[in-house]
Amino acid sequence: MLDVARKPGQPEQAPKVKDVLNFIDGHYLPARGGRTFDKRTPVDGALIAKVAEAAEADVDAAVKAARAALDGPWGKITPAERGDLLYAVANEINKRFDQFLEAEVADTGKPVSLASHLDIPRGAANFKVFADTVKNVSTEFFEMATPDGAGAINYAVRRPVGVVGVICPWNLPLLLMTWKVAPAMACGNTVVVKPSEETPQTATLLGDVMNAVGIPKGVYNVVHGFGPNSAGEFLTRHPGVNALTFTGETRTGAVIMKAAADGARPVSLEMGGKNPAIVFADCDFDAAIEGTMRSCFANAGQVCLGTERVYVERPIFEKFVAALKDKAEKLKLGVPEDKATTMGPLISLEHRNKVLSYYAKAVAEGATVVSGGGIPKMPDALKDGAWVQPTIWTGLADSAATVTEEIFGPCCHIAPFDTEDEVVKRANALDYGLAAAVWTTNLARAHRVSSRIEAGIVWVNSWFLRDLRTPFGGMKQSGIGREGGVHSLEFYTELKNVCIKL
Ligand SMILES: NC(=O)c1ccc[n+]([C@@H]2O[C@H](COP(=O)([O-])OP(=O)(O)OC[C@H]3O[C@@H](n4cnc5c(N)ncnc54)[C@H](O)[C@@H]3O)[C@@H](O)[C@H]2O)c1
Ligand SMILES: N/C(=C\C=C\C=O)C(=O)O
Repeated sequence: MLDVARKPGQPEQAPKVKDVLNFIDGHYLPARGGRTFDKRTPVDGALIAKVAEAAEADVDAAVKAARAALDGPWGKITPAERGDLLYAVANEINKRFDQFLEAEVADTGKPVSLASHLDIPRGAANFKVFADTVKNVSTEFFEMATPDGAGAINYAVRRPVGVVGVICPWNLPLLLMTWKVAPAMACGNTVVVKPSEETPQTATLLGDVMNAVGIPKGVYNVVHGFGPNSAGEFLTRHPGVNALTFTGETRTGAVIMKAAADGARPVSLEMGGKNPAIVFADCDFDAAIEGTMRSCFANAGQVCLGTERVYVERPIFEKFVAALKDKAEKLKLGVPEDKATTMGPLISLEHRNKVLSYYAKAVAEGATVVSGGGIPKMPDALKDGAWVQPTIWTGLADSAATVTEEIFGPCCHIAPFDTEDEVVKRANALDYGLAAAVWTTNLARAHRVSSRIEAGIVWVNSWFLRDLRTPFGGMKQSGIGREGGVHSLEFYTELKNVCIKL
């Protein structure tokens, strides 16, 4: 297990500063020109890594290695053989569980209890679900009549799109990177991954796993850096990239879509959200509170599917606000290794400044601060960490920036509503449409409201319950495309029809 020598709140010996390298054609390499950037832990601001910032020539080498791998053994094996290799990747991640756990926690500061139950297990599970998908999926076949009476047959085959650029965010680093890499590889593609500059370690570790299980060199590549005028932009503009899959902010997605337009490359975009939770008076109250606590505050609110707008039917509004306040004030902010910790820091001081700017904006817009709203008192050893208080507001108009703009922190605004039509209209009022949670014990209402909500994913009496075979993605400004199960094949393969004259 992890070294838990550090007692909660006690200063840790200065961590060993790691060199995090690019992974190109099966080798760990420094950046050409030797550029690096610092990675600091958000727990206390200590420097934990010097990361190789890929030069444009490094990205070019990675794309060329990925292209070459397509023409090698990787391009000749069957889907079933690829599936077996991806299962081996999943098993090797599980064998190295603590190493991935330590790296993910170091980069993000998230509680060990969270990363060990979500991030790392899903990193392995993503490879298994898509290995199973490609092993079991069928295509289509049509017999047709022809004028000469001999007839013809048609069958469809799936072929890889080629080299896929994968650009990932920092909130669930291994989970969200493998959510794209696994289907891309399962479909026979090769990948060049650009992890977030905030969370470089687990994507880098995965390179060693690929080598260990025998994935051919060049199939999986990792280049580190930032967005504009760095590895992110170099990758999206590289003519050797056949498709781009992106997870991140909506405005970044739009920039990447523009870059992909050169050369008419397809994009899959998983973007921002401002997700509603709708709580009816007939709900299972304790379940609604527990579920809304998770959807608002899990991962310090840094989950795209998370709730930042809560609508509660008026008869239980006051009771709900009081209960959520009580639970939120029981969250334990602390070091990741402490089993008692239930909320970690935000990813960085920069992101904390963004979240705190909304905490201030909420007050300026006239919000009632039910709980939180600032920086918590932390032990001296942690004072340089990116800590914020879990925060609850009421009293704002639906038009307030706090209620319409994505904050991506541990905060939510709670508003009362009176009718189903009213709350559906309010929930659908934004340009986002990623996820929603509906809490009711009325079966007809559950189906009726879920059908009317404009979101790619609606949970009823649950949140973040994930069957990986289901379609996943956002509507409106929250995404383009659906991934998950067979839906991923639509993006990661070219479907070809072969017509044979008999
Ligand atoms: N819909 C989903 O499934 C989903 C999942 C997780 C996070 N998100 C969203 O991601 C955001 C938080 O993540 P973030 O802050 O890392 O997002 P971000 O858009 O700032 O960065 C995401 C990635 O894009 C890269 N990037 C930035 N500018 C680029 C450019 N011009 N060209 C190429 N690459 C570029 C970044 O380096 C990073 O790797 C939130 O908006 C959240 O809602 C969405
Ligand atoms: N894409 C997924 C989760 C996204 C979480 C956003 O922060 C998933 O569960 O597959």
